[in-house]
Amino acid sequence: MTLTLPTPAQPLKIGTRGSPLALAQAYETRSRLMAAFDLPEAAFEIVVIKTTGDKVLNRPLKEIGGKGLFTREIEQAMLVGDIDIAVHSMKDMPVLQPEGLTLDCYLPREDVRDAFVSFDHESLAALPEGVKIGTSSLRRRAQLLIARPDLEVVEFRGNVQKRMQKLQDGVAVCTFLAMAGLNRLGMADVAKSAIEPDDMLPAIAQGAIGIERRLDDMRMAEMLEALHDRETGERLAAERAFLAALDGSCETPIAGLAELDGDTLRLRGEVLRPDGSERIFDEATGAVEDGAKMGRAMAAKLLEQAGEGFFDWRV
Ligand SMILES: NCc1[nH]cc(CCC(=O)O)c1CC(=O)O
Repeated sequence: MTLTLPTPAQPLKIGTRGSPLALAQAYETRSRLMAAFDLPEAAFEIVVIKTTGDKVLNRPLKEIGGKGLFTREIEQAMLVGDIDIAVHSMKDMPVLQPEGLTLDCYLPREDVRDAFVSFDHESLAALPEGVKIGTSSLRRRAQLLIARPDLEVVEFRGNVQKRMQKLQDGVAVCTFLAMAGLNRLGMADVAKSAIEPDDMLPAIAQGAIGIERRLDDMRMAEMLEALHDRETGERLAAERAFLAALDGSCETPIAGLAELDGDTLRLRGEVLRPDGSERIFDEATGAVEDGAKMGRAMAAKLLEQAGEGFFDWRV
């Protein structure tokens, strides 16, 4: 079969949210496709789609709830053929795709660490007692409170500029962002330091971009195959199997990270209570091809250790 490549007259339509980070990720995808198939920029069209998560700005995300808050409208557009592919932060992706869609293409993963962002302090370890920290992430909140029960957490949403303004206004003394996002926005300099996974285990799939397509779109399957990063795929297979087996959603503080050393995969995972009163952690190593199995096994072990009641706060 010969591949019919997109042209300026029949461009490949890339669906994305309109945030600066989402656009940066869509541009990166476009650049990689241009390079892989020797195509001009005009052979692509970036289609910006507003999602529920973008529209509801005045409430904490965990209250709006529901899976696919940042993806539903984009997936709908793909199913009806308005776009050909969708570019996503894998961190925000539910583990299951809607019928008719598939996600099997990952770009090379960025820095997985969280960034410590502050005007006044150099690092998490250097934070004085009892200060206010800003985050809307249940995971970061729980992890911080486990290590530092003295800290006070205030709700922090919005883009990087808005968060920096809040820090300037003294709403909190520091906040946390994914290094990956800052790097992709060319804003790594707002990070005072990067937090090692030992101190703050990242969210599942943090730093990874995935490209979704229609399952029966063989042209896109072939084009995306050229972009897929195998190592990222192997790491996410383990992390997402762990998440799936925990039935995780954005209401559940779950963290996990798979790393590769040759053909050996090291998986770390944890579940926490949002108030930071309990943390259950596990670590395993195994063959890379067993990643998904390791993820499921670790989830089962953590669920057993957690016991009844641990997840009761789930809404
Ligand atoms: N939940 C929002 C979100 N989704 C992906 C990223 C960052 C980029 C990434 O992890 O790939 C962010 C912002 C943040 O956590 O700072």
